[in-house]
Amino acid sequence: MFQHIKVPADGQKISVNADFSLNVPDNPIIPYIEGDGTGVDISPVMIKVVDAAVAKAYGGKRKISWMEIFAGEKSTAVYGPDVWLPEETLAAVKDYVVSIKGPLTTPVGGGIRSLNVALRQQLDLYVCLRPVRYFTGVPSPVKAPEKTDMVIFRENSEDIYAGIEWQQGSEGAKKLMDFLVKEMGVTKIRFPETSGLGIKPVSIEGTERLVRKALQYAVDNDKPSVTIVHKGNIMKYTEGGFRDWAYALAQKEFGAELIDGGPWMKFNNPKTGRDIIVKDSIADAFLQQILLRPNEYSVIATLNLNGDYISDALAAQVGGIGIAPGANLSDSVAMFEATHGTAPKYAGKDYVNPGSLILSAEMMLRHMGWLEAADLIISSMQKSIGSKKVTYDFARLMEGATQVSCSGFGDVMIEQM
Ligand SMILES: NC(=O)C1=CN([C@@H]2O[C@H](COP(=O)(O)OP(=O)(O)OC[C@H]3O[C@@H](n4cnc5c(N)ncnc54)[C@H](OP(=O)(O)O)[C@@H]3O)[C@@H](O)[C@H]2O)C=CC1
Ligand SMILES: O=C(O)CCC(=O)C(=O)O
Ligand SMILES: [Mg+2]
Repeated sequence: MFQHIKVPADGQKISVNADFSLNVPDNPIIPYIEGDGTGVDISPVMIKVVDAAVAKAYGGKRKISWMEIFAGEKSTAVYGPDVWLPEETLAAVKDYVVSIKGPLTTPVGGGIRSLNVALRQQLDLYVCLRPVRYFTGVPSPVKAPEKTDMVIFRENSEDIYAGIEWQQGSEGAKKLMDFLVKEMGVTKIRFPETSGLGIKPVSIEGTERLVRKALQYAVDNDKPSVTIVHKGNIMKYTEGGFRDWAYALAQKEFGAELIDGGPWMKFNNPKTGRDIIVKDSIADAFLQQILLRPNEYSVIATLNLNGDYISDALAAQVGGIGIAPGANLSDSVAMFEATHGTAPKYAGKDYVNPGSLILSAEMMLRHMGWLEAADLIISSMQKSIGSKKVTYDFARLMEGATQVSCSGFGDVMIEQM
């Protein structure tokens, strides 16, 4: 029984089998978090577009029952001033298996810790899956944006992003500094009296479960390579460990063998007979390579913070963060969300591109096995961009475009179905 969540009377729960496959009823209940900032603009548009695609694809035989759940600013209004992430929200995301969320604000410096990260950590949604693809006609800063076709597997539960840190001057920072200097003999902290401190945990288990998903994705989707992106030359035992454990897993579980003495490896895709190359790239070099030679990269496996930077950089290459979708996944639970944030200056103005959240919903439909509705969203997105009726982000760079609002773009997509 929930305190504030109203369960729709006409829907059923999605359930998970022992092999992690889903049982999806024709009328599933899907929890959604509206989101802060522009969440109020994009979430209703996403719901309208998804409902239209499902209605068109299945002629009324299938229908989503949306169930609002709360996090962020709206949660504090519903549950009380300090309740940013209610227990029942976490329970609903877990219990209803598949959900979708708008962006949530995280203040810089002080204030609450990221609710987005808290959702991922508390539900152990260890994969952040962010596909990056080009839609013909989208304005891009690069000459050949169609060459960028990558899928990012970002580790979602570890790394410096976990937020284990102590503020400069705090009791905790002093205690940890004392331990490091006096007991561990650390001499390399340049200004020990005035440093804040953070911890970067990276484990074998965390690496292996992420890399296993990336390699399996390459097998299932006939991809030519998986690139491990890291900064292991500098952070040897965290990022370097990630690289070594990733290669070891490819060898151990996928039968990968060294190419010319290594470290690159290859293995034969049992489904297609084609080779899959497993390679690695140091993160700074990788960021210039994806601009200069994007067609050499396909599936990317990387740590949390690298994945955060790479997601936005690659999104820009195919036209920006207005059409950058994503998913947070555990073996059983899936929560879909856009790559972008709350873009506060545009909040409530019916202005921004709802494309990222709509494409996140497209990933959700595909995850549910509702392929016809998902395909309809992709084809409609392509036709809508082709019609040049687009939101400000594309209109400002596109010749001959008609600028439409956030909801206006949703209506264009529905017309194009
Ligand atoms: N998963 C999540 O919920 C995330 C939450 N955040 C949070 O969001 C807040 C704001 O972060 P910020 O760094 O400004 O990053 P944002 O991603 O919110 O915005 C940065 C810029 O990206 C562009 N943009 C964002 N959303 C859209 C959209 N829907 N359509 C078109 N363009 C868009 C805008 O560019 P322009 O100015 O050129 O128009 C905007 O100014 C922070 O509190 C941050 O922590 C950030 C990322 C993810
Ligand atoms: O949690 C946040 O506020 C930022 C998250 C983020 O940038 C991301 O997940 O890509
Ligand atoms: Mg980010």
